[in-house]
Amino acid sequence: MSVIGVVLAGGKSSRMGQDKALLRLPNGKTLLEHSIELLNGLGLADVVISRATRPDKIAQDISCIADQTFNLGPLSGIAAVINARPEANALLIIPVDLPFLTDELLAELLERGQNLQCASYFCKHYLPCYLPINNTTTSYIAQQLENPDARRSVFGLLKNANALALPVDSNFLANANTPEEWQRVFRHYSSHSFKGI
Ligand SMILES: Nc1nc2c(ncn2[C@@H]2O[C@H](COP(=O)(O)OP(=O)(O)OP(=O)(O)O)[C@@H](O)[C@H]2O)c(=O)[nH]1
Repeated sequence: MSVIGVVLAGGKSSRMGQDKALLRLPNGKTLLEHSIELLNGLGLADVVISRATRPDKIAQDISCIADQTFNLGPLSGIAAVINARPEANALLIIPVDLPFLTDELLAELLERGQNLQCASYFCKHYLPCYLPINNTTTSYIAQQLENPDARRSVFGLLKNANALALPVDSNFLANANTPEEWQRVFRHYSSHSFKGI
């Protein structure tokens, strides 16, 4: 079975005022590097970045897959990855802005999805998630991207795929959308108050 890890990093970061993917944690790694490392540790068939441009200084040798439709949110990035990787059976998708996400949580998600069961930690953005690639998911995404009135939410995608909702301590999925939230995350990260660091 071919499962591909995806870091969603194609958003506008308008609330942050600068590219979230390139924010640097106290350990010196950018959020993007941190996310890639987590996925690389899982032994997946491949790991890709969902984003228009590859950051100059990224250390890892990794493919960047650009959205084919613009300003339509994460579903657009997911659609582009599915198109670019026709051999994939499923995607393990994480957003770039989860500094406290752990490899244990991702490994559990992967395990729960192994029978091609859609699964997610139902918390805030409904990501990370394990998304099987089948008619149910691809037709839902296509229909959402084509319909100008559609909400195009990750929640809608997961609900349509009858996703398993896995329990989680929401501290591990704390994210940062604004400079103030980033300061808070940075302070927590520095004080080593979470297992994920
Ligand atoms: N590929 C891709 N990823 C996206 C897109 N929009 C959001 N994302 C990613 O989805 C995750 C959640 O995005 P948000 O934080 O809600 O949106 P954002 O655009 O990054 O930030 P805001 O502009 O402040 O809303 C982040 O990892 C984003 O990088 C998109 O249009 N394409």
